[in-house]
Amino acid sequence: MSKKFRTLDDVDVKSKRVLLRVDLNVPMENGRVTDATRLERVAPTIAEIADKGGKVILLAHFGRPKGRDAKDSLKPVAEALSKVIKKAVAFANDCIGEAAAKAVAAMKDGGILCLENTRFHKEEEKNDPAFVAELAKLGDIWVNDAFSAAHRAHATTEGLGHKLPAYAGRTMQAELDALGKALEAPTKPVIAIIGGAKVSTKIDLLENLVTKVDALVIGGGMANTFLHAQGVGVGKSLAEKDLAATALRILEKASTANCAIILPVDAVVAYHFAANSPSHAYGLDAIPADGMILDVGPQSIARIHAAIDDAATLVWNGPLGAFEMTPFDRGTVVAAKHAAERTKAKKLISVAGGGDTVAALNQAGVADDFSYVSTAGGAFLEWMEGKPLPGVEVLKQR
Ligand SMILES: Nc1ncnc2c1ncn2[C@@H]1O[C@H](COP(=O)(O)OP(=O)(O)OP(=O)(O)O)[C@@H](O)[C@H]1O
Ligand SMILES: O=C(O)[C@H](O)COP(=O)(O)O
Repeated sequence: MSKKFRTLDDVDVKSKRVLLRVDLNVPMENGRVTDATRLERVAPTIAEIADKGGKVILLAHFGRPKGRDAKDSLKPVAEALSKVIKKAVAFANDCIGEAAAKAVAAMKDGGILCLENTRFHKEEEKNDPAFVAELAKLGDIWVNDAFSAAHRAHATTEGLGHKLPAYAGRTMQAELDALGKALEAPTKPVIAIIGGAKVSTKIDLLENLVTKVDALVIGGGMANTFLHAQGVGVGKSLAEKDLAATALRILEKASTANCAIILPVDAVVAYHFAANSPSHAYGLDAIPADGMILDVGPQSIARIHAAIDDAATLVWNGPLGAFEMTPFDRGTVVAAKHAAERTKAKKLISVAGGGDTVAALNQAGVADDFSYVSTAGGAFLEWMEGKPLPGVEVLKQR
């Protein structure tokens, strides 16, 4: 990778207060981290700064809280991180103000402190200058290691880079390097699989993506939104019905760009959003009005297999169903295993990304068989589109 920004090689961190932006937005269930990949990936940056005698002050968001909300506290994540990095991680219950200032003042060289969820302050997402100034008081330099949040121009992902000397962390470097190698000039045909639940924040990205890939498989909550737009009754499924016009526009654009769209032709439907709740596969003309689509059906899986077989490069973000609950993990697991087999047979270059997507690949036991697994979901898609990522751009300016 040509060197476009300063890294940890360019700064002596000894005794410095390092505001380290990481992505601790990990999948959790009942207060337990269910996939530690994002924690494992930031471990080398934390260890390097601590070992060099810097004071590591972790900044991160968790979930999408509207104000302070105990269920989105980073405390259990900080505890999980401590286990992963095998070092003590202190915790302050606010990211600004007295609690944060006191905790930072108490730090010794090489110490690690995690500040509470930055999104407990609405000013974080607004990139509010006064909030940025408050945060900046806590540090001497800012290191951005959150590639997976770099598509957000928030106070801790972008704003701080204008206020303090800014550096890229090791995960940021590694992600950009690996994605560049795998996807800057991808071997065609290229197929994208997009699923998951973040429909409103990702659907716009598909408009550009269809001009860059040869085929697009749509699954998960995203597919329900498209099916609804096409007039399919999706019952009580997760779908953003007000985005129907956007979905139709994307289908039209795909057709003009010669991008094949592979939407589900059948679906696994249940009546409760719970593991092992009774379910049945239905054709699209028969989805029960009181049911929820929780996975793609068997015929859809066969089509997805065929589409993967036709591709030389695969990019994947978002599970095809509610994979956290059996048996609704089936579509995602079976497709992931198929892509892994093709990759092992050297017939496919496979790149996947996203907090839950990585968790799903780990659950399928195939994460190590993919060509590259990024921690980033939305950021990865925007990078794919060629969009400048604010959290990366700001690093280049200084
Ligand atoms: N049909 C469905 N109904 C309800 N939830 C679904 C369905 N399909 C997928 N999901 C949910 O989508 C979630 C993951 O979506 P998301 O868009 O957050 O992906 P991601 O890989 O975590 O990407 P990012 O890193 O951008 O968040 C999972 O929790 C999964 O249960
Ligand atoms: O999980 C992610 O993709 C990142 O942490 C960004 O989260 P966000 O979509 O809530 O901004």
